[in-house]
Amino acid sequence: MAATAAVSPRTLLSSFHQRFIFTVPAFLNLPASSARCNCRGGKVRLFSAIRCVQSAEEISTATGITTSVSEEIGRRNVIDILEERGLLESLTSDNLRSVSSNSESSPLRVYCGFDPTAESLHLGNLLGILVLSWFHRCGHRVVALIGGATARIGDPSGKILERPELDVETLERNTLGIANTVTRILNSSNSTTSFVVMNNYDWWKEFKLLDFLKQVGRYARVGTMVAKESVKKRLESEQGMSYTEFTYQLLQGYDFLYLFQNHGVNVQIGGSDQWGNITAGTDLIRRTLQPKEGEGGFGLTFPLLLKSDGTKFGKSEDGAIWLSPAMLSPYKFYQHLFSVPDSDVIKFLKMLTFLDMKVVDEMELQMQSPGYLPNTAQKLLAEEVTRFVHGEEGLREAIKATEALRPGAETKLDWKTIEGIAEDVPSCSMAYNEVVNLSVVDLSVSSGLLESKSAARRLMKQGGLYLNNSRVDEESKRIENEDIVDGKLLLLSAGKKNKVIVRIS
Ligand SMILES: Nc1ncnc2c1ncn2[C@@H]1O[C@H](COP(=O)(O)OP(=O)(O)OP(=O)(O)O)[C@@H](O)[C@H]1O
Ligand SMILES: N[C@@H](Cc1ccc(O)cc1)C(=O)O
Repeated sequence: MAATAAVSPRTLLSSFHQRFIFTVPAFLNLPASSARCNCRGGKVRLFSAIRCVQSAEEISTATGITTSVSEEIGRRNVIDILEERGLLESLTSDNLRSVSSNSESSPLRVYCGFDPTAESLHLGNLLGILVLSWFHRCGHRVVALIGGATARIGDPSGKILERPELDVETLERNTLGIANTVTRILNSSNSTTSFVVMNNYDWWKEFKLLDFLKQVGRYARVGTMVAKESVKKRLESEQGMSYTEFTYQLLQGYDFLYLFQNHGVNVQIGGSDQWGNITAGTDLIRRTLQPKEGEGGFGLTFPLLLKSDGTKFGKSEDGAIWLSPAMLSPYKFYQHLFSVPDSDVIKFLKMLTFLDMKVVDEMELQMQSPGYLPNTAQKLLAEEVTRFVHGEEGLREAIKATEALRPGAETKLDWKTIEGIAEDVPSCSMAYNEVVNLSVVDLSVSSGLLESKSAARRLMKQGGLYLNNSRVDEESKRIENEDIVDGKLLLLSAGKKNKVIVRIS
């Protein structure tokens, strides 16, 4: 991801094409063993059916709960699984249950679209990746579609105001960022994972207005378009709606038609706010191709992931929970999940992890029993989701930082770990000569950690003042050269939560 900063967006786009636009005929026709794509420089198998295997050892280490591995998942109906885990809101037709039951002989082809309106996806968007992954684990084939074209229009769904127009450079950078994120996550969930990432700009860039009006516009009913929730709400607002955003549903609708006709994609999934756009696609397929009953396109929506205050996880003012490690470190990502309230944690274990439901049910029981160690369920949630999003290495990094940054921890701090929390912790800069030989009491005040020397002395007596996570007991303690972590910084903590980083300039 860091590489994105150094190259121009033009280079990015061409590298995007090289890395992510796979040979799609392989998706359609070739057997899994011969269909290959080049991904992250390595050869990735396309569409081999995989089984959901969750290491029982991992689960029992984390929870103390002994579990059996969920071997039957590959044979189960994906719709039943999604329903049981709270990941099913609506289906365009109940026939999807029967057509999804035979993944071995007739796997479904399922897509979910993501508009590149930011450089990374966030925790709310993860639901789309998770649902795709469930289809995949049950033997179906999946496509992640990046909306390089649709992001130029702006999806009005759930938005009170018109979306700001994005410049081409930003769009291209975002497209690459999101493709990277989706690829990394779907790759890391299982080494044999195979999937396709496409960009709808590829078919929209050549589409002429007259052809669009003939092939799409002619089949769209204005009455139906105006009745969509995303349009109705906006027409009632003072600002109204531009013609551009009004046409968004037809673009997403045509994407489904295009993928259906050209790549056999027969299911589109999305959050519940996508219902209007998804049905625009199933309607268009029905009107233009008039398929037989059960052979058209299907739509499936999942509920929005909500915080305990009822607002959705998104790009909100108090900061999104980004999936890209360049925008949010695995440590902070882990901490967000660790902080989920007890009232939500079981729901999130069902929705955001692949843990066997028996494990989740057992955890729910344990939470109500007197011997339950607080936050055990949160720890399991944070570990599972961080592993899925950031891989084993990201999880290791997150656990290491969590442990190291706990006051009183034995783990030796290094500057990288401290830098990992730098964004969330106030910091100040001081010259080496100013710091060395200064008393910890004085430093607590000059760094802004505490208001007065008397407060620092009081806290020290109560055992709450820490230098680099080691408790400071002696009032006479002065900063020595050896206290400066890797010659770069110091971490001062007042209790568990208040910290300050002192950078040596
Ligand atoms: N909290 C959420 N839970 C489930 N799905 C979500 C959530 N937030 C977004 N999505 C889904 O992610 C896709 C992208 O949505 P959208 O572009 O509106 O992103 P967003 O980041 O939520 O926007 P914003 O935060 O600006 O409102 C849609 O399919 C939407 O349903
Ligand atoms: N409309 C979806 C993205 C999307 C774009 C194109 C599609 O074909 C499907 C979905 C969103 O808001 O994120």
